[in-house]
Amino acid sequence: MKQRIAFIGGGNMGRSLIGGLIAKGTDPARIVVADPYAPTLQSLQADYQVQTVSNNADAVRNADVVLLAVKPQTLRDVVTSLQEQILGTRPLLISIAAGILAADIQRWAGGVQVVRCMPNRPALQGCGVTALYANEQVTEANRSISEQILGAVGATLWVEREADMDTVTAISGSGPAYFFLLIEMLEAAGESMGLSAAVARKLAIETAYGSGFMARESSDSPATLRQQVTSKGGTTEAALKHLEASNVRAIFSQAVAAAAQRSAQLAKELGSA
Ligand SMILES: NC(=O)C1=CN([C@@H]2O[C@H](COP(=O)(O)OP(=O)(O)OC[C@H]3O[C@@H](n4cnc5c(N)ncnc54)[C@H](O)[C@@H]3O)[C@@H](O)[C@H]2O)C=CC1
Ligand SMILES: O=C(O)[C@@H]1CCC=N1
Repeated sequence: MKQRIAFIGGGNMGRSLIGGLIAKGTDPARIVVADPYAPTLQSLQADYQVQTVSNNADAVRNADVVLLAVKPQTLRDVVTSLQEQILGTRPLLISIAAGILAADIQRWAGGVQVVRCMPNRPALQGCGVTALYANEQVTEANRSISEQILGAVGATLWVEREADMDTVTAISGSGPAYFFLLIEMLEAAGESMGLSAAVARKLAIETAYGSGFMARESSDSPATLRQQVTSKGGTTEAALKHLEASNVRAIFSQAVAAAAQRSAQLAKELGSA
């Protein structure tokens, strides 16, 4: 990758993308990170040898791409305060903020091109997934650069309607937390039934990993794979009957809808939507 990338915000997600990019061979000299929190910068520098600065404008100065990785609530102030710098060099802006519309960011920045995307934390291990959205003003070249950057840390896909980003956020952006919760719950169940914490955790994690890997590699649907584990009159059936009777599908569907609604609400609270 030839572009010089400035990360504005080096928190959980900034770190995941930086770590993933460097693991996939991006030259650390091409990455600069700005964050007001000195320990964050120190640990990013120590772990990845990237350049770090405490001032956002300094990071943007020589960047081809500015990757906005601050909280949605901070984004407006951050972008507005960088407007002069951005209009000077006109970098491509890529936002990973939940909820915030591309047009709002574009307006706050003074009109440069903005690609909005939703990656997820497994980007750190190179196995994330990112949905990207760009309006008609974004050039093919900038679409391609965005896809290259996010594609270095996992799968990518484009959505045509920006409203779909709320659903994407609820599924794959927040999704790792749902799977971590499931791991936690399996671990707790194993422990409550007498396994050591270490054994219960190992069983839960390896099972999640194996199931995800298998679902990804197999040509069978997840439903078919589930049925293959479920012997008639057997143990899995006993567990799944209990889950279905507890309305787990409806509960999950409502939970994902709540996340999508929150994404849409963020756009209203913090932007012009
Ligand atoms: N955590 C996740 O799994 C995902 C988060 N996102 C999005 O990524 C963005 C960042 O989220 P996280 O990394 O989880 O948050 P975080 O709180 O871990 O990181 C935000 C970073 O921004 C820094 N910061 C605060 N004010 C700043 C300023 N004025 N200038 C520069 N940096 C500043 C903070 O010191 C912090 O290091 C959010 O907009 C979120 O919606 C998107 C996908 C997944
Ligand atoms: O919880 C959040 O708002 C962010 C966006 C997706 C994952 N984390």
